[in-house]
Amino acid sequence: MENISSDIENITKEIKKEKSDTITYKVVEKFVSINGEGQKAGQLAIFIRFQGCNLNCVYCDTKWANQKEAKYHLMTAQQIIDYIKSTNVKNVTLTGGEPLRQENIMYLLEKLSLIENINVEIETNGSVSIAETKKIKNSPSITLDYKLPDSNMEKYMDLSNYDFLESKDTVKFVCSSINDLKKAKDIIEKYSLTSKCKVYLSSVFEKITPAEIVDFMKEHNMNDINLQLQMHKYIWDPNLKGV
Ligand SMILES: C[S@@+](CC[C@H](N)C(=O)[O-])C[C@H]1O[C@@H](n2cnc3c(N)ncnc32)[C@H](O)[C@@H]1O
Ligand SMILES: Nc1nc2[nH]cc(C(=O)O)c2c(=O)[nH]1
Ligand code: SF4
Ligand SMILES: [Mg+2]
Repeated sequence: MENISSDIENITKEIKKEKSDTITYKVVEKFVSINGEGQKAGQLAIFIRFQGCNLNCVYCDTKWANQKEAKYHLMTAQQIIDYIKSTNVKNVTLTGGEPLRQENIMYLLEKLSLIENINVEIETNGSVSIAETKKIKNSPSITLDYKLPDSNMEKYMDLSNYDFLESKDTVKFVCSSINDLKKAKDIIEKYSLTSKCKVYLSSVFEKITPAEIVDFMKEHNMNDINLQLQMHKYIWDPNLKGV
């Protein structure tokens, strides 16, 4: 009997391994840099960028990654984990494209949640539900965009996401104009975002100056909100990939 049960156990392990080997993710680039955005800005981070997006923001700086014909590597969760471990860097940013639209992404998130001493963050566009991610013990922190009017994608925002926000999460408003800033202010107030999570205002590179954002913040007494510049675009050529 003992032999039979250990045989069954081995077969089950084998089936599970085969299943995990067949789940792959479309990775268009992976690299280590300093995080130029978010709560870990300025710290070393590993970036895993997934192919494909369900939105098409006017200002998107990674349109190349969204194309169907973008060159990608198929990686299993284990290969992604091996890469992460090989770097000795503890911050991991999953981005894209839209990471939460990657097939079987929950499987990868669950695997990553089991690794000790890493911080996983997901950059997501605000149109996809984050509810499932919150069921994971040690869930990744979420940086959730609210796509403002000038992005042309505002109508796709899933506002039910705000019921799931925690203090480790961030809502980010990428602004192109004063009109965008006004809308950001309305949404921040309507959903009491500063009491739920971190709130960032960022500028679309070369569309609005950081000084204009600061002036708007001063004029409207916007406390508990961070101005966020994409640091990597000041350090390197703003069009450079892999930094
Ligand atoms: C390329 S997106 C990928 C993740 C996800 N699709 C999203 O939109 O959050 C990563 C972050 O870069 C921001 N971003 C994209 N293009 C930008 C630009 N031209 N200027 C400033 N931020 C930009 C997005 O708003 C998002 O916060
Ligand atoms: N250095 C650097 N930091 C980043 N933070 C978020 C990024 C993204 O594209 O999601 C990004 C990026 O592309 N590069
Ligand atoms: S949602 Fe993100 S990746 Fe998709 S088009 Fe907008 S900025 Fe680009
Ligand atoms: Mg980027």
